[in-house]
Order: sequence, then structure tokens, then C-alpha cells
Amino acid sequence: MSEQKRVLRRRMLDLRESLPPEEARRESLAVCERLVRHPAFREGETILFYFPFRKEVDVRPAMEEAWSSGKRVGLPKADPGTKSLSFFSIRRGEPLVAGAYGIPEPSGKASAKIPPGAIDLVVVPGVAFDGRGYRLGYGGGYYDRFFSRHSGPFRRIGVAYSFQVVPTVFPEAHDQPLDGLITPSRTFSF
Ligand SMILES: Nc1nc2c(c(=O)[nH]1)N(C=O)[C@@H](CNc1ccc(C(=O)N[C@@H](CCC(=O)O)C(=O)O)cc1)CN2
Ligand SMILES: Nc1ncnc2c1ncn2[C@@H]1O[C@H](COP(=O)(O)OP(=O)(O)OP(=O)(O)O)[C@@H](O)[C@H]1O
Repeated sequence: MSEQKRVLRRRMLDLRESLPPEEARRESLAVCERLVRHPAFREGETILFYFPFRKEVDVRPAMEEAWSSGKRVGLPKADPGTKSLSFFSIRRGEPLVAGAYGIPEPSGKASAKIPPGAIDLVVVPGVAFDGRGYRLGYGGGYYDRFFSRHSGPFRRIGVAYSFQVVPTVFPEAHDQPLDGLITPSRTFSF
């Protein structure tokens, strides 16, 4: 993987770590307000989120809104062996279990598995994003693999703190672009 990506990832993770908690909270709330007003959210019946860890944008207020509006809420489960993701629906208050990387995940009951064809919207986490819809993640290639295997009909919308939008994330051939990006002050469509 490119050295440029590695350097950018390190720098962006350090910046995120030093983000004051009050600012992280305020920006996360502003992102959630925009997200729940987005047509893909309003019209979506099955929406995939992520469980925020290491100071990622906290999308839990938008998950609450999805449950309140009767939508199906899904979270990823990572398989580090195959570097693949599967998504399982979870109810409000349902306990999660620490998975690979220590991220809280659904327990993985087969009956809760969400078939990719039933997904309307994927809310995508990231370490940095550019103005063309490319994203930099933790380097596992999990979302890239998921999107290259399952290309739709769902929409892919990234969520970012303002500082996470950068001029370029040095995309490579395997990088799968997003359809949209939401920051505290802007909603981009690609
Ligand atoms: N909240 C959240 N959940 C998510 C993701 C995410 O980005 N955010 N993922 C999105 O993919 C998947 C998990 N992917 C991850 C990939 C790598 C590392 C990680 O800690 N990597 C180490 C390097 C480890 C190694 O290379 O062996 C590191 O960054 O220090 C964490 C999560 C599924 N769940
Ligand atoms: N569709 C794919 N099929 C096979 N390998 C892939 C695919 N997408 C990415 N990879 C591999 O995964 C590795 C990590 O990719 P990359 O650095 O772009 O991950 P990332 O976007 O930062 O991570 P993530 O998607 O997990 O947040 C790369 O070595 C890449 O070759």
C-alpha cells in the first residue's frame, strides 16, 4: 500500500485523537442532523451504520432516529480471516459483543443477517475523505471489498468531521468511491 496513504492515515488519526471532546460531540450532532434529513435516510428502510470507536463521528443519534421511525438498523461484523464484512440487524438496547479489533458488534444470529440486496443506505466511516468521493479507512480494505462485491442498489454515504476532508486520499484502483459525504457544514453528492 502506498506510503502516502500510510502517512496521511497516521496524521489524520493523530488529529482525530487530539480533537477536543466538546468539538467531537458538536460536530457529530451536526452531521447526524444533516444525515437524518438526507433523502436516502428518509426514504431508506434498511440502513447500515457502524458502532463508533476511537473517536469516530458518533452516529448513534442517527441510529436512534432510525429506530424511532421504524427502520431496520444494521451494524457490521468484521471477519479478519477473510477481511470481509457482514451486516446484522440490531434492536434498540440489544447487547453487542466485542469483536475483532475490540469493536462492539452484533452477536451474529443467522436470522438477523441482512442480505445485501435489502440494504438501502450504508453510512460509511473513514479516517479521511476527498472532494471526489474517495475515502481512506483503517487499511483493512473491508468496505472496499464489500462494495466491490455488492454494488447496490444501496447508496454509500460517508460521514466526516470538517478536518477529515482533505485535497486527496491518494486513491488506488481498488478504492470504491462514495455517492455522498456529510460533514457538519456540507452535504456533498458525487
Ligand atoms: N466503527 C467502525 N467499525 C468498523 C469499521 C470501521 O472503520 N469503524 N470497519 C471498517 O473497515 C471494520 C473494521 N475494520 C478495522 C480495520 C482495522 C483496524 C485496526 O485497528 N487496524 C490496526 C492495524 C492492524 C493490522 O494491520 O493488523 C490499526 O489501525 O492500528 C480496526 C478496524 C468493521 N467495523
Ligand atoms: N475489492 C478488493 N479485493 C481484494 N483486495 C482488496 C479490495 N479492496 C481493497 N483490497 C486490499 O485491501 C488493502 C487495504 O486497502 P485500503 O488501504 O484501500 O483500505 P481502507 O479503505 O483504508 O480500509 P477499510 O475499507 O477497511 O476502511 C489493500 O492492500 C488492498 O489491496
